[in-house]
Amino acid sequence: MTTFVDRVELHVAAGSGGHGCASVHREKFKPLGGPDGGNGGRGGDVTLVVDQSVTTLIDYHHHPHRKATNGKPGEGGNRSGKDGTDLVLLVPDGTVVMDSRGNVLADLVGHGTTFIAGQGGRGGLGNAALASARRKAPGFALLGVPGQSRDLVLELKTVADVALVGYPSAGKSSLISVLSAAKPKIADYPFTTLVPNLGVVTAGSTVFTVADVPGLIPGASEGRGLGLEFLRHVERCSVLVHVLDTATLESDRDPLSDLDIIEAELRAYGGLEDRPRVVVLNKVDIPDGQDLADMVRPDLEARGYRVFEVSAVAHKGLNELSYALGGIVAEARAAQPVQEATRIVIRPKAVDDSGFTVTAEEGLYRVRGEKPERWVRQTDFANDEAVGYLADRLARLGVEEELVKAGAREGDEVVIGPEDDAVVFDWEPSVAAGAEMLGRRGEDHRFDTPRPAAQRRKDRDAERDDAQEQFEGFDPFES
Ligand SMILES: Nc1nc2c(ncn2[C@@H]2O[C@H](COP(=O)(O)OP(=O)(O)OP(=O)(O)O)[C@@H](O)[C@H]2O)c(=O)[nH]1
Ligand SMILES: [Mg+2]
Repeated sequence: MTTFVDRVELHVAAGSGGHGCASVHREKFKPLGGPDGGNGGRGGDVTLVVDQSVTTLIDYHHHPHRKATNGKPGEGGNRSGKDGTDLVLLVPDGTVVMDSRGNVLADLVGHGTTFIAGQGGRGGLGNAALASARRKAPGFALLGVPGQSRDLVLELKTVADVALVGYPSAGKSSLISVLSAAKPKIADYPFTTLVPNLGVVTAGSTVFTVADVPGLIPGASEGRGLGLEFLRHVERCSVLVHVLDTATLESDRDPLSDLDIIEAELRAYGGLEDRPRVVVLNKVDIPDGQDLADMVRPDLEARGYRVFEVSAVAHKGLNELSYALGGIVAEARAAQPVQEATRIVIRPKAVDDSGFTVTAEEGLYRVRGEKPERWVRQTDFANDEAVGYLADRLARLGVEEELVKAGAREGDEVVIGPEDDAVVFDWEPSVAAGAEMLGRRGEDHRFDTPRPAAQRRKDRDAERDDAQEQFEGFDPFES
């Protein structure tokens, strides 16, 4: 069976950052070389990019798992690891990106519009970059951060000016094929069209697109036939064209009741009330069809519709129809603000990464925040020095202070991260409360003269650590 592919689940995994390298420079007769471990490379992003030559999401239906490559680890001799390669996934114009709960993340309209679906992880700093006056030869490096993984749903809403709606076999695809250069599949059985066809029509100076969507039947809005699967496609159109079959062989159908049923389905779907409508009576090349068209025309006009009698097969009435549609489209465009949507890059909302929170929960203290959580992921817990560095960073950010304020005591359980992905510590405060007030042994503060050199060294260290954090926080995508 053919699957109607305008909605696919897509699982993206951005590349992870490469680990930083901890290495010490070695040279003959120079036993005490400095740290020379390079930084890990950045993981590749997964991006969705609108490309006009792509018309369906079918590729993603067949291959729903997409992964960008990881950054390479840093190496000795100050060699940085190579960045992972970004994975670019081409999607059709009008693709809507949602999370797995159905929340819309982005609406991709216009050739070149880009959405960062998964952000690659940062590479870890090598021990060369971590060296400071205080840590002359760090025996550790930072780990690369895992790439972002996300489950997405992509949905295609055809971006067309005109939508043809109607019963199966009314001749919608036939009409597109004669109005434009499109060559859709046409056959005399219902539901020939399973994915919308798109045609480009030129009427004088107006160029517009026409989409035909799979045939509608009673109950479509509740999911009968292809149901909602296709109604999505007409949401953006500025004109709806009812294609009515004047020559159907089904005895219980006629153009007026067909129209009522389709209108009822559109109403049940909702959101299309304000769209102008036009009626096309098709198949008037058949004598009975022409008679029926003559009969129903006054009724339709009395309801306020502009009515066009056409034959897709005999190419009758097509010029009038395309010029009339072109006129309505031009009017609708003039009434709308210009859509400037090309080459926009949509990023996931920037998180406020400066803050953190400490909350006392039952039997534990939980720390949440972009930085503390990332720092934990960057830490090699098998390495005491790395753990010490983490403790320093947390203290500098003020996490320890907040823990003290929240009532934490040495030995209490401290949890960093969300419930399902956290690291648990028995807390050992690195700075005993008040310790910084004490002078060196044997000194009395009351006789203190400031020790400028020591202070300068301390300031320089703090500056250097800030610079490292900034370097590490460097986001190549930020402008
Ligand atoms: N005689 C005649 N036959 C037509 C005309 N237009 C379409 N047909 C025939 O009607 C049948 C259905 O045409 P399609 O264009 O596939 O109809 P559709 O509305 O796209 O149908 P679905 O895709 O199933 O919803 C085909 O056998 C066409 O040849 C017409 O103007 N005159
Ligand atoms: Mg069709």
